[in-house]
Amino acid sequence: MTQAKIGVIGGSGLYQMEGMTEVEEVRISTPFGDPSDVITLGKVAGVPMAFLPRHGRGHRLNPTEVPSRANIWALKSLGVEWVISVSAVGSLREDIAPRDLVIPDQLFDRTKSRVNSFFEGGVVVHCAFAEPFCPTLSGLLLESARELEGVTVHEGGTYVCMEGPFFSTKAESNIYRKLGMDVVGMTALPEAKLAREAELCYAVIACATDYDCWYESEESVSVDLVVANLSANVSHAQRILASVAQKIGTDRLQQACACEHALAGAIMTDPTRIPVEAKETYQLLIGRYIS
Ligand SMILES: CSC[C@H]1O[C@H](OP(=O)(O)O)[C@H](O)[C@@H]1O
Ligand SMILES: Nc1ncnc2[nH]cnc12
Repeated sequence: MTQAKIGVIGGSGLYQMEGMTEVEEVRISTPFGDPSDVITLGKVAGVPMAFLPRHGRGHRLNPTEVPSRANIWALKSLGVEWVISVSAVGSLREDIAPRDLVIPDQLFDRTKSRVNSFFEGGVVVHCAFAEPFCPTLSGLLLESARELEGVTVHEGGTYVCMEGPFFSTKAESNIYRKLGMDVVGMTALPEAKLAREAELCYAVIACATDYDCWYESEESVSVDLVVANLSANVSHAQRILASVAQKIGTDRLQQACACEHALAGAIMTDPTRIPVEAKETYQLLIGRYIS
């Protein structure tokens, strides 16, 4: 099957990659069920890329329903090494205005109903997650975003991931602000954790669409407001993707990040005690550590 080293998970408003050529759609099944939709393989700026709309085409899956394990597994099985998430977020800071871009460097987990590891059934893995996003990929996103004229880009920031699908109460929004969070969204987790377990480089282009509901003099978040601000952001995100595709090196071993070796030393279970079925299931992720 065709392989791509770069995978893009499109969030709200991004359901297809404009300008992708040599397009081929692939339907993939995984040990964790089906991904959100078919994966589109093709080339962006001449570079092979795999594209998956997180909520499915037509936005059919709410944040809790997004099959993140299947999505990350499917991308890994296609040979993807770099995953770029494009995500709509609410701003928790006055200086992050709607339509600004943020490349977050931290995550805070406020989800409640999500499975956040691939590993179960006799395999126990504890990955480091102090730095939840790949610094190399985040750096490339930042560099490419800064090349866009007329776009304000913020370097770093904490993305608080809430469960949804409801938006926050004012009390929650204000508490997030007091705790020093910068943007709020519903989807970076467990995606970032699963990408780490799959030893993929993962980073987010967060597109601010609203001031959530804390800013008394501004309109509170609503689907209409998000959609109105997203269309401008989505075209910026697509230009960043084309630019980053050309910058990504062919050899991950030359990168400074440790994403490619995230499972080294993280598998607690004695390999001789891992059930045969689990060894088979997890071959794609841990085959090289347990054989
Ligand atoms: C349509 S607003 C709420 C929705 O948008 C964001 O999704 P994504 O991260 O996939 O762009 C947010 O996390 C919510 O799922
Ligand atoms: N205010 C908000 N809260 C959660 N997710 C969002 N996505 C876009 N805006 C959001």
